[in-house]
Amino acid sequence: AEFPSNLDNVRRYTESYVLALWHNRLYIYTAAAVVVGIWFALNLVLKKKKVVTPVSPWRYQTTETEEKKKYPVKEKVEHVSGLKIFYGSQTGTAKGFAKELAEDIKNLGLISEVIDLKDYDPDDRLSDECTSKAVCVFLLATYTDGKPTETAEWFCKWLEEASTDFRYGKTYLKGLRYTVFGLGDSVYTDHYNTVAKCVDKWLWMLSASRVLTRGEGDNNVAKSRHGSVQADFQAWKGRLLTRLQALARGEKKKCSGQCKNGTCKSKKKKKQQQQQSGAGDVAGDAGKCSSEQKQHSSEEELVESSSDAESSGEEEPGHGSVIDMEDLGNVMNRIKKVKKKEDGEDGQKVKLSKMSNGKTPEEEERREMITPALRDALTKQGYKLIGSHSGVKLCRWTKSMLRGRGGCYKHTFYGIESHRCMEATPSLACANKCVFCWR
Ligand SMILES: Cc1cc2nc3c(=O)[nH]c(=O)nc-3n(C[C@H](O)[C@H](O)[C@H](O)COP(=O)(O)O)c2cc1C
Repeated sequence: AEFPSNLDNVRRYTESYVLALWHNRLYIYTAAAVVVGIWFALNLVLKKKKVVTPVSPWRYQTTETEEKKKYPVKEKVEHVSGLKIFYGSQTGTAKGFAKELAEDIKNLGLISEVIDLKDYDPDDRLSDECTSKAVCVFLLATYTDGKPTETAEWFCKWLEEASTDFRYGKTYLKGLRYTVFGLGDSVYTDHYNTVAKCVDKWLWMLSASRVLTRGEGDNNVAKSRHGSVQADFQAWKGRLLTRLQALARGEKKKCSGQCKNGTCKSKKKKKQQQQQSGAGDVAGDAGKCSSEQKQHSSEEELVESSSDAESSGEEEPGHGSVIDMEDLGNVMNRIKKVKKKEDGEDGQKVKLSKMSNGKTPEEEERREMITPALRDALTKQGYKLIGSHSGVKLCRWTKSMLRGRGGCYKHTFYGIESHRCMEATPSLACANKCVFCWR
């Protein structure tokens, strides 16, 4: 008999092993199912107990976010990051106040920046303050004839222009939070603290939000509310610091509910604010800034809130004597229709005078395109009126370029030089109300 070879032995063992596995397959399946079941069960238990098992980076992250969802931790929202203290000073008082305020702000744990207005270009930077969490404080002295200090001259000029220039829009500074303190002397009765009042007004006109009513320091010891300009500043500063702390906590001013859009105008509040500001007759003086400001009532002046409600409102149609240029066509069509109708009915030409305050048709033909109100508004904005149909004005970019402050995008992108571009109202009847006129 032949002995089985080694190879046969191996084959035989393997076959019996596989056969054994096959016969016991049921047990193997059951064991596998039990292992998987235990693994799932363990996983479930661990999840329930919120045990974070960093099996993989992904798994770890998921568990963490789930935790956050279940137990939300309030994220700290920053309401006020600090203060930007702008000053316009000649003999140093406002500058001293600015430094003092910065020191107090530091003690509150907030940061501050003291900025001399001569080093600040509002054209480039002021709109950035709308999105920053900083509150802007303006400490401004008034000088002869209600003029600003030399250092604040450009800032004031720019702000005044911007507040009346339609190209900036009424909401140009929406989001900017500010307050103003004026340094003046009530001996100068006609121009007492004019600069502070004007800056306050111009900022307000551009939709910036007052966080605190304007303070006014009076060098006239006999009349000063607190005895001196320093004491006036101290009192106002105290209110500012309290207000800032409230703002930093995210507190908003309570609304009496007697207003639209949360802009309180209740008489009681107004009185309170008037006392707070120590401003005296603020509204009356504000009229000295520009003629347009005379249109604003004292109510607006004293409101310690955003001017959104007032500024966002479009002028009501039919308000005053101004006809919107876009509607001019409709008006003419209506006149023509009436004319036709009356011609047909009576068989004779009916004078248009019925519709045009007793003017003859010839006079009506020559009717001026610019109403007196529009003429006033355009002149105030610096337009030179040509005849009764057009207005021209030197572009502010041209001025900016001459001052070496950079030119406009038409030059940058298209190479159009300022002398070739006359931003104008070629025809005041133009129906296209482009912000930038290309014609
Ligand atoms: C020549 C001169 C003219 C002034 N004219 C006015 C004025 O028209 N209206 C006003 O309210 N204060 C006027 N003042 C007062 C200053 O505004 C006040 O002294 C202020 O505190 C100066 O601030 P400053 O030291 O930061 O420059 C005038 C002061 C001087 C010296």
